[in-house]
Amino acid sequence: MKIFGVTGWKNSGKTGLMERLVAHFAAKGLRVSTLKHTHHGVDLERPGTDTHRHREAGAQEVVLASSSRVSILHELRDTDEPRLTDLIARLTPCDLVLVEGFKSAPHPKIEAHRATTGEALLAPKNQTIRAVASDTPLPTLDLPVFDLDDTGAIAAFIEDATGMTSRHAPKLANDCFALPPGINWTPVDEALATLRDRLHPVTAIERIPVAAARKRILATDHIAVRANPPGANAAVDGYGFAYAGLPAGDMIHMPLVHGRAAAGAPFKGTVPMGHAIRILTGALLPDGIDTVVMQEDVRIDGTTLRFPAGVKPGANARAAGEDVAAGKLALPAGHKMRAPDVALLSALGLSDAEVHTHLRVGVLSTGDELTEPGTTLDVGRTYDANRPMLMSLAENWGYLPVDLGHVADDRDKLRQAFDDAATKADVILTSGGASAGDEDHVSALLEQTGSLHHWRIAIKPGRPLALAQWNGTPVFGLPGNPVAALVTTLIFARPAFSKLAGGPWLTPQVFTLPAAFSKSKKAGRREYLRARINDTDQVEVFKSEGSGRISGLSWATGLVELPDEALEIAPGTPVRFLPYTGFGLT
Ligand SMILES: Nc1nc2c(c(=O)[nH]1)N[C@H]1C(S)=C(S)[C@@H](COP(=O)(O)OP(=O)(O)OC[C@H]3O[C@@H](n4cnc5c(N)ncnc54)[C@H](O)[C@@H]3O)O[C@H]1N2
Ligand code: MOO
Repeated sequence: MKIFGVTGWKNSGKTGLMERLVAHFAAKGLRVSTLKHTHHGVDLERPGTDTHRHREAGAQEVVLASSSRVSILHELRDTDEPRLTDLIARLTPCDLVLVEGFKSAPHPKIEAHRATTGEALLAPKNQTIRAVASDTPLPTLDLPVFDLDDTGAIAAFIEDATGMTSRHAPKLANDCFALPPGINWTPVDEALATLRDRLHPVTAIERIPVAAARKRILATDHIAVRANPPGANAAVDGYGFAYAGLPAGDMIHMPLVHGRAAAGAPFKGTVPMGHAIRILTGALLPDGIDTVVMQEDVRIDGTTLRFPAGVKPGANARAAGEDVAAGKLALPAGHKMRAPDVALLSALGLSDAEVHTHLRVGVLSTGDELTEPGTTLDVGRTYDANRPMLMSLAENWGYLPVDLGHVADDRDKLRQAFDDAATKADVILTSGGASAGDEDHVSALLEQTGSLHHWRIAIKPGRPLALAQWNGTPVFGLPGNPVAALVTTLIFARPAFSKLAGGPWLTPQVFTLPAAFSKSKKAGRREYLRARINDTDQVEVFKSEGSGRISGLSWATGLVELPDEALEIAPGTPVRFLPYTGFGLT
């Protein structure tokens, strides 16, 4: 979801501009949502209405529902006002969220301005304001200025600033998963190589605050604006001096100059050769200082510093730029941001990051037997476990899960669901109906459209995995069995998603450990077993290989990967253990 704000003083034309922008984007077929900040006295509810009475009686949330509208009123009572990010998280996924107000939040904004308000512009003091829409020319401003009524130009600016239109990668070709004719039993490595070579990023690029960039993939190389550390400074609390001015002898005696250097409060003068100064961790080294002795190693007698000889030149001093020099590569394009990377870019003076927009992962379940968890006791119905699992996986990896719901085994309904999915998602995950039975409509329908490359993959579980495109959007038709659905998602979809989202191709992390089990494995397909490490650092496997035994997925902390070739495994045989954490599962 792209986020852009409209801010400004009262009567500056904010709401009119919001209204025109919503109408403009909605007319282009975009799904637009809005959020407005107001002061606490404003209330949608009138005393005496039924819902007002519910609320006054103490309800936490009151829902007013009709066939045309649902309103949810959430009473904060004594809890804090939610942050903008929390409010945005509550919205149904859409293309653009326009925010009115919330001046101090970090999202980019345009300031509405009318000369008649008589107020000074907010823009010069607010770095998040990227442009001004004014009814008067503003020649001195160092920002783009639009006519307040020129909605088309303002909308184009917003599209550009949020990456909605700019730098969109081309869609994938419809035959991008096609295998050479005659080949229909594909080794895992070959299937992976095909995905790796034929997929490319399908996301746009947007600028967001570094602080909000965790799990996002950098779209460009990020360069240090400033060095870390920016100036030479002390690594410890102690006393600084010039090494060259140290007197001879086993015990050093040095006069202390008056004053001190602290972080944020530098010592302005020069410390004469042969003198020392009190200095604290992080303080810039004053002129004349290159070495620091720790306070635990010294004695102070009046104004004389004493410590034993042997301190090394430059001890406990950090050179400017010793960590990262200004202008050097901080993090490369394609890197997925983690909390430590947020610290690095912040320390190097970057407040915004240029990232790929969220990959939208559509998740659709298929099958007449499926129903929502807990809705029936009928043993003929199966609770949908794959959709919540796959949605959480997408969210876990930093993508935007798009819930495409559940569709029955009905060719027309499935066709409609795919049409809908291709407009809402950048990649579609379906589960069920992937093999070749009478009710396996996913593979059949994809085959009819001509874009199915039905890979009978040499893998257990997961052989019926189907790969296709629907109107250019890649589709992973996962097998319905939940174990097979998870394994194929981890092995095939995870690296593919990373490439589609602008990141690198990913390979799982592998530890070779002794087996705690025996197995006689046939040649011809790769096998994945649910596994975990036992108390003696050996790998044990789940008691059953049944592809519907979901409990084994939770029992496990990873997978054992057995090679394509035949293998006799006895206790102690080295096996490849792929931890869930190496697949990024948390
Ligand atoms: N004659 C053949 N039969 C089967 C083959 C085959 O090659 N020839 N392959 C088997 C393998 S391997 C698998 S895996 C399954 C996969 O089949 P489908 O993708 O067509 O899946 P369904 O038949 O729709 O469902 C299989 C199983 O999984 C349950 N399921 C489906 N969706 C969900 C969900 N969202 N949550 C929980 N459980 C789900 C479904 O009820 C079935 O029990 O085919 C074998 N058969
Ligand atoms: O391989 Mo299926 O995927 O056994 O369950």
